[in-house]
Amino acid sequence: MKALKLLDSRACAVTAGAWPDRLADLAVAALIDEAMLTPKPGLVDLRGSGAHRDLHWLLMCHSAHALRPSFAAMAQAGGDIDHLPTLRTRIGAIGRTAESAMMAATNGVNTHRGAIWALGLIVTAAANGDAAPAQVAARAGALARLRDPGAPAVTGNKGEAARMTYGVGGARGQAEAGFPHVVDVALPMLRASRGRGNDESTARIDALVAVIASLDDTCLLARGGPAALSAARRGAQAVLDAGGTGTPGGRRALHALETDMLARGVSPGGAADLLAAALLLDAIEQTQHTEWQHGEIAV
Ligand SMILES: CC(C)(COP(=O)(O)OP(=O)(O)OC[C@H]1O[C@@H](n2cnc3c(N)ncnc32)[C@H](O[C@H]2O[C@H](COP(=O)(O)OP(=O)(O)OP(=O)(O)O)[C@@H](O)[C@H]2O)[C@@H]1O)[C@@H](O)C(=O)NCCC(=O)NCCS
Ligand SMILES: Nc1ncnc2[nH]cnc12
Repeated sequence: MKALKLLDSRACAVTAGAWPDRLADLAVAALIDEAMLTPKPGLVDLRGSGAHRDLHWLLMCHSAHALRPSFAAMAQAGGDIDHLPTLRTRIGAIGRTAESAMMAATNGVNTHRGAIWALGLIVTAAANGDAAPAQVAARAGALARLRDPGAPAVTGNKGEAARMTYGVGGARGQAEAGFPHVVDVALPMLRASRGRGNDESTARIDALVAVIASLDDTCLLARGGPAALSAARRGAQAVLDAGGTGTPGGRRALHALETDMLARGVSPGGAADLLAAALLLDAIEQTQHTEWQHGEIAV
């Protein structure tokens, strides 16, 4: 197993296999934090199911926990396998196992298919010790661009149909581009909002809203077509224009966005996944920084 790059020339406590497990814990925590973040427009949160009929926050948390072994296996593979095409094949197989584990845990409800994809690529990419979000996301993008020989040619998923009908990149395009909505939109907004003195929940909701404002979210497209996608983007932009959800005007605009999403029966599930991805990258960076300072990082 490789040592973390951070530790190359320094002596630290070393516990074999600990970093993949830590990455899996951080991925599960990011999914749970996203599910419980409240209020979110049209999405599952602590108040209820949003625009969904088959989802609730406890199911989302249960699903997140069921994914832990798969995230750990992907991170382990990311640390063990240097050859990227081999690694891509390996994590594709683990990703499909993760989808089966999700379906088994939720009795067939799609809680986290997009999140398995995004967070799976990120834990794999972070396993070699990179902590800077842009570097991890770039490596995840390089992996996503590789062909997965085990992938079915056609999945029949709603996202795939929306991508073909509307010519958008969706979850696949976002990953192949190195997660621009995570690195260039969500993370800067998370930090800017914290910097304005907002509490952590407000900063996270601001980051979510910033993603909704410009993402081609196939979850919105599949349920409500281009009209729903435009409405969500417009509504989210109004929140940002009002100064974000830390302001009275921003909270009013968020309420209006939520009312519109519920009336249309649509939800920005792709943006929620990317918020979780941003929380994960943020946590990876903070964990390495903190644990390095305390000499606790393991390889
Ligand atoms: C590459 C895959 C992600 C497949 O993607 P594809 O686009 O072909 O199809 P879907 O699986 O349908 O869509 C992907 C989900 O990704 C989220 N998403 C949407 N837009 C974006 C975007 N622009 N950027 C990032 N992510 C995006 C979204 O997921 C969330 O919504 C889901 C809930 O939606 P809902 O409508 O309620 O549920 P459905 O079951 O679809 O409908 P109902 O029956 O309930 O009405 C929820 O999952 C959220 O996560 C999209 O839905 C990938 O699956 C793949 O190829 N996997 C293979 C394994 C692999 O290679 N893994 C690699 C290692 S990880
Ligand atoms: N909070 C949430 N609500 C609905 N769909 C989601 N997909 C990922 N997170 C979600």
